[in-house]
Amino acid sequence: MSTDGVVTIGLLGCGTVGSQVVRMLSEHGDDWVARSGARLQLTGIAVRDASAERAPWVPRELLTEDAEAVIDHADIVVELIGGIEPARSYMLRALHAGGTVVTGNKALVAAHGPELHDAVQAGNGNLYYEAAVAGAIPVVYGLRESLAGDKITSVAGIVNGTTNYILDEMTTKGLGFEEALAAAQALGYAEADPTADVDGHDAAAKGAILASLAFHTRVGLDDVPTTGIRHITAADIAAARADGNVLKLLAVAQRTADGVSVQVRPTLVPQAHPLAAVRGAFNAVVVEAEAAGRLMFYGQGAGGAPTASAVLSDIVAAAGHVVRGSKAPRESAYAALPLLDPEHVPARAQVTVRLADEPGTLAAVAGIFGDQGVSIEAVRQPRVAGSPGADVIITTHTTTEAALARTVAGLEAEPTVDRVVSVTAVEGY
Ligand SMILES: NC(=O)C1=CN([C@@H]2O[C@H](COP(=O)(O)OP(=O)(O)OC[C@H]3O[C@@H](n4cnc5c(N)ncnc54)[C@H](O)[C@@H]3O)[C@@H](O)[C@H]2O)C=CC1
Ligand SMILES: N[C@@H](CC=O)C(=O)O
Ligand code: NA
Repeated sequence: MSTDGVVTIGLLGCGTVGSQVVRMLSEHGDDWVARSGARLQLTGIAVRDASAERAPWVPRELLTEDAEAVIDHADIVVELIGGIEPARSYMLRALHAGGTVVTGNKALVAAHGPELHDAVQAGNGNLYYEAAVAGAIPVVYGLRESLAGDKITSVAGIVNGTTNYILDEMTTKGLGFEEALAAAQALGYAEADPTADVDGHDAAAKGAILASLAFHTRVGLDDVPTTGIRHITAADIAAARADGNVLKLLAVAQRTADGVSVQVRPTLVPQAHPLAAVRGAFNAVVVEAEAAGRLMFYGQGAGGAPTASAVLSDIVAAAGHVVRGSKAPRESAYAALPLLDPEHVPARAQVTVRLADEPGTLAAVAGIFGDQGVSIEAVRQPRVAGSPGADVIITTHTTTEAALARTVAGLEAEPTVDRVVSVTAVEGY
């Protein structure tokens, strides 16, 4: 910080979120002074192409293609490029020099968290990433600080706006997958490469970050079994509705006596559950803590302005630390809990099997569940007009991932089972 109370800010990337950060920084300047104790001055904006057209409020004289110069002249580096490289090298450069980094880059934090946190330690710098999880929703702060005095047992959420928007458009308007994805991209929700959204990797990165914060344990991207929504059809959506459910892409992190687990997958949520009411690109995260009980965080998880709100909250906090010479909270990974193996990961599912419509077939199927110790909660056999066989929908009680996998293998090997049509997770295990 300079002697005249100015904290300098260098921005890397000026796209959907970065341009909104520039706008917000240029407005409400007196509020930022009052809240952080410093005048926040944007001193450089590193972009890939300085001659490209920009929003009218972006000061052209600050644009440069020299990111390292921006990093080396800023008290606070705001990384909004996305992806792994060069964002990783830029952040490490700032952190090793003892600087402060604010980022919205969940892919990088989830895949290289230990390296970044170690660089914070080594350089005695600061790292903030509120925008990396659930956009505007203050869930990083909530877990890291507000709930630091409690023991969190689970975190379950809709943490990807694009996929929630797509599933919602498919559910309420009957749109096809591609049509709904194009609309999500036009609204600025999707990542530059929407594969990360629709295949669940974006939600997996956020799930890993949430689990790391909630359980004080390093959980990485590779620790999160992930299934996206690309394969979801109008028929799946209709079947969920017929059963009184809504299909949502959930990230679920759990802590049991044996360890922790995180998964991302399309999940059937009862229509009365609060997560079922999360529409459009909104996100919601439900946290269960021993003393606090159930908490729900809800809000806009994507889009330029909502995400810039989270970035500004980190910038104001970071500037306050620069002014006072204090530090951001450090990584808390002391618990180092083991990852659960599939024999211990709690699971509940709805399994649809196509059977020959003959006496005894259902009993054989029920026996396969029983052999694996999987208890059945409900069985339904909807009429399938014109089909020679019967679709039987079996909902289990809570079991384990491994027992469920063995049950499905048993069903596939059973001669009276034509095929296993689908296996879908059910909320509430
Ligand atoms: N868009 C959203 O709703 C949200 C985005 N985020 C995260 O925020 C970050 C930024 O996202 P968006 O603004 O949506 O992306 P974007 O693609 O709109 O903007 C990124 C910008 O960085 C620029 N860029 C790329 N390589 C660069 C380089 N080497 N040097 C300088 N600039 C470079 C690109 O030209 C582009 O203008 C990502 O990490 C994303 O995951 C987080 C939450 C929500
Ligand atoms: N692409 C993401 C945006 C922010 O993380 C999403 O759709 O949620
Ligand atoms: Na957030």
